[in-house]
Amino acid sequence: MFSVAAFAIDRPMDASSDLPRTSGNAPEFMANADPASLDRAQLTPMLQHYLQVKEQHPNALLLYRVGDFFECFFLDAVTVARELELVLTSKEGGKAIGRVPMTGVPHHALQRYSTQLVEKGYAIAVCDQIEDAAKAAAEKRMVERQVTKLLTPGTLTDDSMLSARRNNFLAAIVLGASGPGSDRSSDRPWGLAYADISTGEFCTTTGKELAELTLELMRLQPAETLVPARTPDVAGLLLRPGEAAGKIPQGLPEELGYTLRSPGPFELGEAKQRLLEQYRIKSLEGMGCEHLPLCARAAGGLLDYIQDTQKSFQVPLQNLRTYAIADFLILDHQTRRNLEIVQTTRDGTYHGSLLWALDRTCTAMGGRTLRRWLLQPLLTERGIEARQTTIQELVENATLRQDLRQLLRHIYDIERLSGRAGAGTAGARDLVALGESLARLDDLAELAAYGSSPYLQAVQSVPPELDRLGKKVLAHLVESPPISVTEGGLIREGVNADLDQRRRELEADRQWLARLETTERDRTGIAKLKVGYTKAFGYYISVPRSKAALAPDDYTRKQTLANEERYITPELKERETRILTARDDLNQLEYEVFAALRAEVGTYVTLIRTSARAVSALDALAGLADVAVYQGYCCPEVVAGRHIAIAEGRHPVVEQTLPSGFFVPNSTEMGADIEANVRPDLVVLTGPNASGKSCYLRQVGLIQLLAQVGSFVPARSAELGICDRIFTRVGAVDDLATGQSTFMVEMNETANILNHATSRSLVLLDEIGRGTATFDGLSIAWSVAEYLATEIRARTIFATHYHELNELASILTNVSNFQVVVKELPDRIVFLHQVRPGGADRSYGIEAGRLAGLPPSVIARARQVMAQIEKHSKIALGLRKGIQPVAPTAGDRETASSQLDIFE
Ligand SMILES: Nc1ncnc2c1ncn2[C@@H]1O[C@H](COP(=O)(O)OP(=O)(O)OP(=O)(O)O)[C@@H](O)[C@H]1O
Repeated sequence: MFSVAAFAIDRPMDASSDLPRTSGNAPEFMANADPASLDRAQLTPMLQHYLQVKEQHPNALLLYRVGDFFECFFLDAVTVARELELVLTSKEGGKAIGRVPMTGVPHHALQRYSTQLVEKGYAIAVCDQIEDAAKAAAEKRMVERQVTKLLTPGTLTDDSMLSARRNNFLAAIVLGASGPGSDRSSDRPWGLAYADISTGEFCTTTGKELAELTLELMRLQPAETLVPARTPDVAGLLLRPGEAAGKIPQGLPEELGYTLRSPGPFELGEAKQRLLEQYRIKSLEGMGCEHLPLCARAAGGLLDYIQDTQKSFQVPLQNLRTYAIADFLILDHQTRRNLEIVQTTRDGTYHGSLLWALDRTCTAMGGRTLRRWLLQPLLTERGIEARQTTIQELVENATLRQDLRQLLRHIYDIERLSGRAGAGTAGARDLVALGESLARLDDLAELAAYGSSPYLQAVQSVPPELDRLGKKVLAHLVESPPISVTEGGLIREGVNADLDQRRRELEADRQWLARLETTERDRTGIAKLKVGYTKAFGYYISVPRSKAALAPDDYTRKQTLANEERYITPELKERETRILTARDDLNQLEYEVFAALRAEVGTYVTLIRTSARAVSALDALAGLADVAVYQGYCCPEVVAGRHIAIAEGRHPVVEQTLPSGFFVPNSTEMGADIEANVRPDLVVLTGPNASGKSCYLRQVGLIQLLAQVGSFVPARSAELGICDRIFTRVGAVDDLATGQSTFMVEMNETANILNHATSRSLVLLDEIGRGTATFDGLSIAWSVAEYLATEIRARTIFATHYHELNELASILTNVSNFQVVVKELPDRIVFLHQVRPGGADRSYGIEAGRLAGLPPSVIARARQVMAQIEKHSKIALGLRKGIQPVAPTAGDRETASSQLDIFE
């Protein structure tokens, strides 16, 4: 019905300056696109009402029900047509106005189209007809309409609009004033609250630097972030991803979508009051934020928005949880991206990410949990061990693991289902799924009793209330109820005596009707007598015209057709009225019984979600155990020290993309105990292009990360000290969006690392200083490596093509050289992907150029130039002040002598 949009104009919704010009080829109705320029009194009554509703939701696209369509007018029509690629057409706006822009979607496709719009960052107000249009037409008035749904990216609860395996977060931010002595604009206290209203998760945290806030926001990737507006005129404005520049406080990530809110609800008094009322408590002490005003303000402001958008629906939120960013291993945005934790760097897909390689969960809840764990690894040995011992038990007990996983497959998303029950939006199918899942919890508990590890223990007992509730739901609702909850067919026999009685009466009337044809044929002797039904007349008795004389006296003629006469009888009409009203009453009663059951389920939402959390954690661990078994992972020993000892480690993703046995394992030994200096803190890793440097570097990062998630790791054995942060810097690309060059991106990222890394951090650097002149680059690379090895003593792997960096090992005892070795054959090099001690003495860059097909004369000349450079370069490098020279080892001396030196 709809085809490609007629217009492509920019963001016409809220700014008249964005209006398309009506000259040229634009149709005339575009002149009426902006309602502000029209005389409202001249518009048709329906369009006047449309604008009245629109005024209440100026920042949402208004979808307005007209018959079988949801229609949009004026500027919203232009936006919707463009975004959904629909035809932009027009509708009569009133005699003095002419036609106005219009577009629309069929009412049954509302869900699909509104999902698309919300995914693009828009808010949608759905204005539906709330009475029978025929009734309004009969009374010659406009049908009554009302906004029944307000959809914004962060407040979705409909299953079809949500991704099952990831949370949909709504965040709220409050910034405090910069400290008096602070001269850095980034030093600014902040409070962050976030909630997933579909699962009820509700958390808050606070910090002192905007960089930390960005870090947390990028971890959460909120679908919508609320910020108090600076001026009232912008309150309510919805800024889609990329539109925030200049409109939100400086320092916040502009790639997210924001909604500016009026500041009132974020004021401490109002915000705190709202929280206290929500949880019916007297102080926020128990939630951990009584003395964190920025947290309380953000959380209160967020709550206000939820109440505002959810209208009559009560969103059941879990207790607000206050946490500190430093409670978890910190991964900045670059690191999450470079380690490809939940999506690949190249094309942003799930396939090829760490999550892809590890996610063998059986439930959507388990999938969300694993995702959260990978993005927020632990810092405490206790937490890590609890997960490890559960995995260990499930690895050792294959039968238990398989049985558990088999059972978990039958457990639906009770975290979200119970939320919908609590909000009063769950359908009968939702409740049946919930009931079936609750009924399985007992079986799960029974199975888990075969184990003794912490996460198995957590599901070993099911609260008796939940068991009863599950059974009750299944006993009340039929096995496969219809989608609609108002058209009957939901409740089983024997649940409600009144319902059963009415059903029996209805059935008796139906049977009477079914027998009527036979009884009347017998009574009248008319063999061709029939009983029929039309919408206009209801039930009737049909007699062929030739037999009309035989019609008994109690027959009243209602209609004469060519070949038949149609009659009614008083009894038929009475039964008919009874059947029709009984059916409506029955449906209503069924709905009431259903709604009462749903409300009852809703009161158990907290308890259900507590069980859901235990189930999802177990699911995540059973999946990790499965990976451990099938991929041959080992249980790492996680210790308090600084060392990283990995024997025959593998890259968890790359190994799954290669045929079995093709991945070459490599070991790693790093992290001197500061006094003992046994293992290097910094490894300079050299090797030709494509030899496997990046892969090795990431492999170490991923193994460390997995160990802190509590997972087993792809290695023969591993002993790993707990890290506070993992940093990565990997060959940057130009950041065109912010206009930064490759080199500036690289320097910013490096500065961030040097300013935040500690001796407990793991730093993975893949090429530093490549985006500038060789001398500059090499100098910076040297200086950065030296600083990391001496000042910070972070465990660092520094992959580089600057072989000159191998010199460092001859000066500093906590630096070692490693190389990824290749085998040289006369006509090619063979990649062995083996990491061995010592530095590579040549880069094979010219060789790579030759293989790529550079003309022989270019290759020959390059060799000549190289020889000259080598001849004329000599070293004259002093040590950084305060660093003691250290005698090089024999191996280092040997490597150093073959190095190219360009320092004069
Ligand atoms: N240990 C390994 N076993 C098997 N294959 C490997 C191994 N390490 C790397 N590879 C393969 O080699 C390819 C190149 O590896 P990688 O990108 O790490 O090279 P590199 O040395 O970092 O190259 P460059 O210097 O050009 O960035 C990888 O895509 C992977 O398929």
